Amino acid sequence: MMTIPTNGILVSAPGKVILFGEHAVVHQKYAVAASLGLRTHLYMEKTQDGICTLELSDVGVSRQWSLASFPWDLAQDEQEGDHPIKDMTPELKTRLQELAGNCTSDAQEQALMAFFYLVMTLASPLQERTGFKIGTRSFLPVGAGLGSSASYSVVLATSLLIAFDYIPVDFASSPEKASHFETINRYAFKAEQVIHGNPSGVDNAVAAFGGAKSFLKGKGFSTLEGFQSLRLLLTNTKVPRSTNALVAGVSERKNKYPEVIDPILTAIDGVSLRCKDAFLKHQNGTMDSNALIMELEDLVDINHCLLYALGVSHPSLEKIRRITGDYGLASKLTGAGGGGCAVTIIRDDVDQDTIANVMRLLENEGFDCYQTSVGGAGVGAVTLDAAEDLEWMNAVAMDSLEKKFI
Ligand SMILES: Nc1ncnc2c1ncn2[C@@H]1O[C@H](COP(=O)(O)OP(=O)(O)OP(=O)(O)O)[C@@H](O)[C@H]1O
Ligand SMILES: C[C@@](O)(CCO)CC(=O)[O-]
Ligand SMILES: [Mg+2]
Repeated sequence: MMTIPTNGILVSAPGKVILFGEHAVVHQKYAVAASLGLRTHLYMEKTQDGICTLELSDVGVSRQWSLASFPWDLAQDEQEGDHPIKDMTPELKTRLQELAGNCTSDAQEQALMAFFYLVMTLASPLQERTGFKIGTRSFLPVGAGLGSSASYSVVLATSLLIAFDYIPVDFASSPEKASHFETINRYAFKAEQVIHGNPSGVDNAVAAFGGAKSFLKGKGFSTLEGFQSLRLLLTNTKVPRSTNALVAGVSERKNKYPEVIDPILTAIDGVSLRCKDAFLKHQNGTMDSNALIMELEDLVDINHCLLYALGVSHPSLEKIRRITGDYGLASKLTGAGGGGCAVTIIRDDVDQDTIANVMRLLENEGFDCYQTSVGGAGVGAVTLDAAEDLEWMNAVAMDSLEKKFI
């Protein structure tokens, strides 16, 4: 039984797996993605001392600032319903980097910059007594293609929207639920912009809303009709990479060779649309389960090769394709690529022994394998008193978070 204080709240959001369409989605093409059973958890306690305490255990941050020390002189005058900060101007960026001080990794700096930016967007210099303690713990590998930045951005945006009274803790069951989810998604996207540079918004949409979605930048997402739970194997190469740099690399290639790269992006769009169509046909009975999974395997193969041509594969990802391919399984990189994770489709006829053999071979290469569910709930928040019965509650995470603060 956990001993937990009564004035704190818990927030939790999933990671995501992109089945089809990464990178192309940044350039106004369709992507298909689903939420993951692996989640980021956040604990928040409000205080009245004007101090914010931040414990980001996954990136080794344990720091405190007074809210008054934020560069409020750069805030615009507030109008009603308006926010003090709108854009991350170069001047604001420099001042926030100064506030961050010496970071020991890019991961720390990116995480802090997103945090500062959200605080300055949502807080007001007039709320000088408001303070809070925030701690996070994620079960997602950080920077590996499973949407750790989006999951972090969503829990952070949600907790700060609650701390500064924009949304209630029980936003998910309120009559204004739809607008609260939209608000969370909008601010999480701002944090993703700070971390990623030029995100499409698919990752934060899946982390906020959950489920399986098709997504088009600027148009938003729709539920993937007929999506049935797929058996997936996720393999983390542990090769570090940055989504920001990979997305910028594809844009450079597109600018240099538009007549070559544009058709590749259009082909990836076709892959995502075929996937959408296949689930729909399966739902209305014109495609059986066997044909559906075979089509998905073909699409996985085609999509990976197109991503390879965009320059975002890595020898470690090609190794995963070879090992799984030897067992007749199709894999592709997922997320930004360049290392990070691959996703393998596991057909219903693949027995547990085969999966165990494949996993052993992958682990012998030094990779981590995860078998996890997809398509579960999006962001949720509860007061600690109500937390124990929750499906997404993770006792290990909460235990480690509460110990930081008690
Ligand atoms: N649990 C976390 N705590 C603090 N910061 C985090 C956490 N998870 C992710 N981040 C921030 O997000 C950055 C990783 O983002 P990046 O987009 O490169 O990887 P990803 O989101 O895991 O992969 P992808 O975008 O391809 O799905 C980290 O460097 C860190 O700044
Ligand atoms: C590579 C990318 O398409 C997916 C990263 O998970 C970037 C984005 O959509 O923001
Ligand atoms: Mg990311």
